[in-house]
Amino acid sequence: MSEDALFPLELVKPETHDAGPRLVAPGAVHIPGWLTVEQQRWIVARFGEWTQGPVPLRAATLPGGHQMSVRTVCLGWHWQPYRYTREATDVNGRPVLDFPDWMVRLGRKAVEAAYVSGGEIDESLSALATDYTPDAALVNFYDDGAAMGMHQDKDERSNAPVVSLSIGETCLFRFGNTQTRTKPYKDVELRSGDLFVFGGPSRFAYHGIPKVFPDTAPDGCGLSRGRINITMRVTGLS
Ligand SMILES: O=C(O)CCC(=O)C(=O)O
Ligand SMILES: [Fe+2]
Repeated sequence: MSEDALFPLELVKPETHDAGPRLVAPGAVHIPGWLTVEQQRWIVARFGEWTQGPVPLRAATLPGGHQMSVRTVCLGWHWQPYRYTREATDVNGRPVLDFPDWMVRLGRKAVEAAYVSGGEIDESLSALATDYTPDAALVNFYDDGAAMGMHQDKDERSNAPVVSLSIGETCLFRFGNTQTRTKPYKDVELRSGDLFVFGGPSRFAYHGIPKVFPDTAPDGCGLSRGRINITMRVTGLS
């Protein structure tokens, strides 16, 4: 099936029409079941291609020497702690794959869904959807007890929203505040197909993944075990 057919101008998703957007914090919107199962499966197939691309999945090593349990492959720009580069200089030095056009369109739809058509209706946030153009994606893979500690996404030189998509096993997503990596925070379950957008006043909120629940990937999502998370960002780099 073609990209245009899978991600048409108007997303028609009768099976998820009742799963409404939820405001988690100002500027932070969770839309359960946003991707159809067919879209999830198609993205999982692309994930298989990305991981066979120039740069393999890798677990980043933090400056203190600690290796992350999550493995990541990047599109557009390569993220390494704590900067973006065009070449994966901490892996094999090769340039990362281009950021796909379909993902730009999907990212824009996501921000519209969160801030314009159904989520948080707020003029300053709605404006963020107009020409949202993500240029980097971190595609994270969680398996075997992988988790991600509380952190801010702050290596971008832009305060444009972050768009997060989840496929596969359900996880616990801890969404905190912009001041500390501790309480107050809200715990949200992100399931296969869910969209989470955080921007505006929540753009620099601490967040993390304390836990992924094994054996919870739904039939048909394309992944029998593990969890894929795509976070799209605007780097502000050129
Ligand atoms: O896996 C997730 O849902 C979050 C990933 C994340 O926070 C990141 O890649 O910066
Ligand atoms: Fe993050």
